[in-house]
Amino acid sequence: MIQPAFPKLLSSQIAFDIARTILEGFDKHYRLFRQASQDARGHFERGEWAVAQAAARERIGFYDRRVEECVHLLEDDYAPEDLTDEAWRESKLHYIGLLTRHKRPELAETFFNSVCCKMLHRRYFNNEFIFVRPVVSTEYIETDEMAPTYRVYYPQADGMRPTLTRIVTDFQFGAPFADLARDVARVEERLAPFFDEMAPNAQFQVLSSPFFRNKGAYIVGKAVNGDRELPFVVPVLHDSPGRLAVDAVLIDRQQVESVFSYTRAYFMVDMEVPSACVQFLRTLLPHKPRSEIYTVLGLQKQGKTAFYRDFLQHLKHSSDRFETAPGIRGLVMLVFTLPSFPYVFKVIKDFYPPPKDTTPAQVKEKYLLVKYHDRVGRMADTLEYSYVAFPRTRFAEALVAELKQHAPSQVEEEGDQLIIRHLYIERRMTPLNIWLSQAEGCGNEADLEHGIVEYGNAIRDLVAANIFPGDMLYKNFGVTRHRRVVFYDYDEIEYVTDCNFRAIPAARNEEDEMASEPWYPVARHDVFPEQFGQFLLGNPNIRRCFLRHHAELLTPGWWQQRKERILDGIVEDVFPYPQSIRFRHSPAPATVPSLPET
Ligand SMILES: Nc1ncnc2c1ncn2[C@@H]1O[C@H](COP(=O)(O)OP(=O)(O)OP(=O)(O)O)[C@@H](O)[C@H]1O
Repeated sequence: MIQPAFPKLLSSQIAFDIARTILEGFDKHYRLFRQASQDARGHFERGEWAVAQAAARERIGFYDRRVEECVHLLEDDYAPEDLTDEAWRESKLHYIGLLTRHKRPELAETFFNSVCCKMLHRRYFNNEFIFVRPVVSTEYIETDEMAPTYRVYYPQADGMRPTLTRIVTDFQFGAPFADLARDVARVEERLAPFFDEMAPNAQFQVLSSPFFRNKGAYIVGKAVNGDRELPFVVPVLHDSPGRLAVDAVLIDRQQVESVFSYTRAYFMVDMEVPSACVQFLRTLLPHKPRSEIYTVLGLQKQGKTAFYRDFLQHLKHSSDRFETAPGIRGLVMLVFTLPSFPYVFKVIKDFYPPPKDTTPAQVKEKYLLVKYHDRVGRMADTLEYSYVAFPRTRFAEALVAELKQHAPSQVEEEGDQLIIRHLYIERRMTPLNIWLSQAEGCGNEADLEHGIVEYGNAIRDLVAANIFPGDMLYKNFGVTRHRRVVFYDYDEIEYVTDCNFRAIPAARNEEDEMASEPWYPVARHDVFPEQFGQFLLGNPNIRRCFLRHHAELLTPGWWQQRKERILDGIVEDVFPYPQSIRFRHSPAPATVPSLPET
């Protein structure tokens, strides 16, 4: 059925020009985005870690800047009366026409939405103007360039070792391997059991671009043998300055998934056809929503769009109600969840009781800091939304009352909708305080110890990334489904390099010793690690565990030393996989016949 508003004739030159301007804006965006992703190769090859970090951070801001630019262009070129509903409707149809042979139509549609929503007040824009659902298909889009999205290799025809060697050498890294023959033999040893009997279709499928992040380049692909598939990730690192080495082979499903986690920085990947890359990755990560795959590739706006579409569909196909998230209520954030959906929704409250000394603008700044920072597997990524309309009937009354009491400026009711002006969405985890008390309640010492070991490791990783969590109470950390401990309360974080880690001065007399408040002056960024135990180690079981694994975190010397390393420009290693699987921790295979020069 043709909708009444559907224009029968496309007659407006303005509509066509708007569509073309928006598409040019998007194409410019993707050109710059891709250039930044391509530059990551050189940073990796030359070991320019600080430059690589800065470039990854800068790329995150590209999208918003291009949208702003495009909006200004349109506002400069057209009077508001030119931009009629009819013009927007026609623009969308012209845009669809312009996208028919485009390599990245889904991203371009999202860009159109961003520009359109920025130009029209939310009360006036209409779902007919934007791409509520994807319109142009991303199925079977092929690359035009030399490199296909993924390459295929046949070990049966070419031999296992030459095939594995070629997989690595095809990446043409501009730095030599310290000992490629040794590395290939190690990879072969890990993958050989999968090919115990080779089926006629035995093959490797490997994405053509390496995935760059921090100090690593990751080779991503899968082995296929008969009807079995084995996803793998092969990290390549600098073994010694200027020399590369394969560091491990990840084939365990959980380990592979963890590399693509929402708690890590986005990858830099050179993609001509991102949807083809996403499609491929989905076969490796069947439990990961498409939205998270787009996001981890640095296409976070597409991730946000895909997430919102999934969310709306989930709402349609569920009937449970939003309720306050389990755990200790936050002083700054009001957190709610939908039990059937694995995310939490966080709204900044309007007022905070002491000792909180912050403002909504400062809280937003801290969340933004985390978005742009390397999250090193220890901070959850958040999606930020404005004006989200929820069906009012799906809210528990107690939650509506709580929202109105603590965040009245954020809530609007419009007909049967409850609109929240600003919120963050992030993955739901089990708050660590709940995890620890459950473990203790059932006498599960292994879980208790796991929680505490992971907690200390999370703090160590955050500190290595120059993040001081501020409030280190267990309630501010969550346990993921892979049992990793992750930090999620950002309103008090500071850079480690801004903090002053101090020892508690010796008391001058008895009165000092008895004083309930510190008798010595404390400046804003002073931190006293010796005091952490008072807040964290009241429980004797936890105390025992903590002291066994992480006692040094209670000493100012440890913190000062970490801070000095950062100030010296040392970029610490971040491994998104266990140390135990690194090749350097396992002996080289017994015999390593030398390989022909490649
Ligand atoms: N990602 C999450 N998964 C599960 N529960 C969460 C998540 N984020 C927050 N919560 C729950 O909401 C509570 C408050 O969240 P959060 O710590 O972010 O708020 P806050 O106001 O910043 O806290 P504080 O008062 O410590 O500053 C947490 O203690 C936890 O119970």
